[in-house]
Amino acid sequence: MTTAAQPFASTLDVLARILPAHLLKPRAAIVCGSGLSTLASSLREVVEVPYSALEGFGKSTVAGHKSALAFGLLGPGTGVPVVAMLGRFHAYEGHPLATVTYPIRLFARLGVQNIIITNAAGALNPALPVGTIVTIHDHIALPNLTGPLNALFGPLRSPDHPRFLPLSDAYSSKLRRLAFLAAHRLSLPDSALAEGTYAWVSGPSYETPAEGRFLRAAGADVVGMSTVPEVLAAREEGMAVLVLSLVTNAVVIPERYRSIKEEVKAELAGQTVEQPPAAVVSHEEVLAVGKQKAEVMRNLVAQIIELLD
Ligand SMILES: O=P(O)(O)O[C@@H]1C[C@H](O)[C@@H](CO)O1
Ligand code: HPA
Repeated sequence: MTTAAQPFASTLDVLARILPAHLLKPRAAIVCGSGLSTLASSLREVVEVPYSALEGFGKSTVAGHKSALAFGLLGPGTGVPVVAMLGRFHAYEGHPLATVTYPIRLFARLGVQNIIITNAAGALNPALPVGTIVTIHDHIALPNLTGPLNALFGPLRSPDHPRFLPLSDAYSSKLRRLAFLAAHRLSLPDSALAEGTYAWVSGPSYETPAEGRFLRAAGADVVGMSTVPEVLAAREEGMAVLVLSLVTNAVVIPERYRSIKEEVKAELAGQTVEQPPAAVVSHEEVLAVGKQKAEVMRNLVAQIIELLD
């Protein structure tokens, strides 16, 4: 559950002592999803701050996530100061939601107004092949609808924070426009960047085929285990949010279950039955696609930040 007392003053103090003044006021923040921590490799004058030096931060325990913030400059000329979270916290790792969202709330206190949150996700929509980047325009968060996994549970944070946060405009249309303009500037093919709805599941188990079918029927295009708590915190703090999901695998939703009953009957009748092996998703596959697509994601994020006014 989210608690009101968090050590922002102490964390800000540490950062103020470590960072040069021109990096201390980032214009944008980037959250790197699974396998996407190289998104920050185009930063210049980088200062990496390990999470272990920052009170309020946890430790990323998932492969493909580093435990550090990277502050630096992005883009031509003097560059735009940005901060990147090289690894995120997931609720399924055992982190309280207050820890999952702490860095986001810290970014707001550093003056960040625009946040680009990336993630790896499974495609529920068959029109989204592996490798597609999806600009998220809405979400379905089953854990939010029923209770204590809503990142905004807890006492009102301050009189300036909304008690009842509207989410009809959670995903900034201005930033989504910039994403498509950036893709155009980079001459990406039309199919490289799509639009869709993200379903948040708590994880860490992947979906069963029936759960995949359920989420698809509910209107989701991709499914993942992160991002939504960060979006809620960012919106509560008044930031504009862009979410880019990289499709790393297809969630297999068979039209029809393979019938073991029919198979046994056929075998007993002396027929041989050949069944294709079932596709099984793995985190290694997720990381491999992240690695393959890291450069295009990095260029896209950099171009979007360049387009910010
Ligand atoms: O942190 P993200 O959402 O990018 O990571 C995804 C969701 C799970 O943490 C993991 C599953 O492979 O990848
Ligand atoms: N399901 C949930 N989370 C994911 C997936 C998936 O198929 N792929 C990457 N993150």
